[in-house]
Amino acid sequence: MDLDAVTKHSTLHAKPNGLILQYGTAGFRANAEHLDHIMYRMGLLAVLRSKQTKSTIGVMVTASHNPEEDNGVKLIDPLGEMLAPSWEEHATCLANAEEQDLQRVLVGISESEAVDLQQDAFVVIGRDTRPSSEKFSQSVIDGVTVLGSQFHDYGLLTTPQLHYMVYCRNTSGQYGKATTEGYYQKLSKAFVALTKQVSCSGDEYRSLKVDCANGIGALKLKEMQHYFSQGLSVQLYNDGTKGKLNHLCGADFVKSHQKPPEGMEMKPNERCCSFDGDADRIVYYYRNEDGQFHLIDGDKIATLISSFLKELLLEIGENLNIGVVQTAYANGSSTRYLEEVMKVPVYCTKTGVKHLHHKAQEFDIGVYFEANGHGTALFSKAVEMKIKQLAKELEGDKGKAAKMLENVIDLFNQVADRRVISTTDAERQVVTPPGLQEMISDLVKKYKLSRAFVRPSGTEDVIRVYAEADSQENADSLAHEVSLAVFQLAGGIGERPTPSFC
Ligand SMILES: CC(=O)N[C@H]1[C@@H](OP(=O)(O)O)O[C@H](CO)[C@@H](O)[C@@H]1O
Ligand SMILES: [Mg+2]
Repeated sequence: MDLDAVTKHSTLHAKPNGLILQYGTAGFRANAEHLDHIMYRMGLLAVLRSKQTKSTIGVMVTASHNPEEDNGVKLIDPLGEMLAPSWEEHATCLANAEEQDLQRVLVGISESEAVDLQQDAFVVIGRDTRPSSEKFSQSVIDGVTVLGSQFHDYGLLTTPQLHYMVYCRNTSGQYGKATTEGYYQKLSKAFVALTKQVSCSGDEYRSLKVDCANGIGALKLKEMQHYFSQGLSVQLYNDGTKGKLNHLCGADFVKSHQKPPEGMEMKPNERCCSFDGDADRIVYYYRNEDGQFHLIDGDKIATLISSFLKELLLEIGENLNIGVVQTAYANGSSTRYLEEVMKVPVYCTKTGVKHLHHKAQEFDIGVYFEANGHGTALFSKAVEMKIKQLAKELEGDKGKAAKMLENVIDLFNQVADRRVISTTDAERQVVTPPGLQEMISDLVKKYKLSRAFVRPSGTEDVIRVYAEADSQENADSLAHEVSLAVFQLAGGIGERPTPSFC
């Protein structure tokens, strides 16, 4: 490690004095003005992680659903998963080291993780469409090259695409070809085959309106659409030619406002969906004949996928264990439906894909979704092999079901990707400040079928308040009361929360 070179280049990416940032729910996120040093340092860290794992590591420059002025960065581990928790801590230490401590912290990480500094390293980089992203990916590259590592800059990419590239490279292409073309081919082939297998009457021409949040999803879907045009025709909205990223559109907007994005006209029963800024979330929606808006969020997607998988497994007569993983944000009715009607075990983890993914890996088939539309289905290697075998051997309806499952496996991209308030029980109970949980529990008792919890966001400087109750009005009112309790006990600043705030 040429530590003098590290320090010399670091002066070009100087850390604002005293700035403390944390590797949160999905990497670092902040206003882009404060992030250049983080990018450089994450380039350095990616090299150490690559040397330690003797694998390719990914670095994605994005702030997902956050406003256009923000940016962020997350590291992708060898099998396409989120960065291991112990390395998240290293990331935070490295990000917060003052210039004079940088060398010491880098050496400390290498020593504590027994990194072989002679080992070759390889880092792949992707970025979203934010104005600051291109310059930031150059800062990442600066960190990568100063430690003598090789790299490949994929340029503009969605987050799931970069996860895929990392996984492909570390399995010598067994998972697929590590190019955007390889990604489009693999997923589209499985999708088109599956649509043929499940075709039902009146469905011969499927179409979908896609709100791309004015982000990277638009560019990549434009490239991809002709690969699957036999199975689906898509119309793109909010494709970035006019509007601002994530502004009045995108999955987060649609989910939290329960209404369509700006710029998309919806006729009754038209199928619509929204991505977020880095296209790793999707929510579906439609209007019924009476014009009522219906959202198919992550909770419903998880229910549909697990029912579909259960049906197929029943058909082929395989008794595999399926589990569904949710977070505290899952609507209580969806949990009840899965457990009581579908008889599928449901587990609750902390917010953030990394937690859900980890839990889902414990099952033969693990389906996980955050209510906001992040998620996938994971098949254990043994199950994947078995299904591939059955698809060859079985005939008739059983054979058809096994072939469908085989395509489902290929279709899911199975790679993973405020502090006064602390929580426990998968974030459903507040521990500090004292007294807050009691207040929330008392408020919840006032409403029927109600739940409420609060937690510090890991991507924005806010406390998130969640509430559900038997009617919209009651849920709003409970949310307001809980936010007042938070404001009072957690030292809220600025204006007191008003009902419209919820
Ligand atoms: C309630 C909510 O939607 N939280 C989101 C949000 O995290 P916060 O820690 O709540 O800011 O961004 C994460 C990354 O996109 C996503 O995984 C998570 O589900
Ligand atoms: Mg995202």
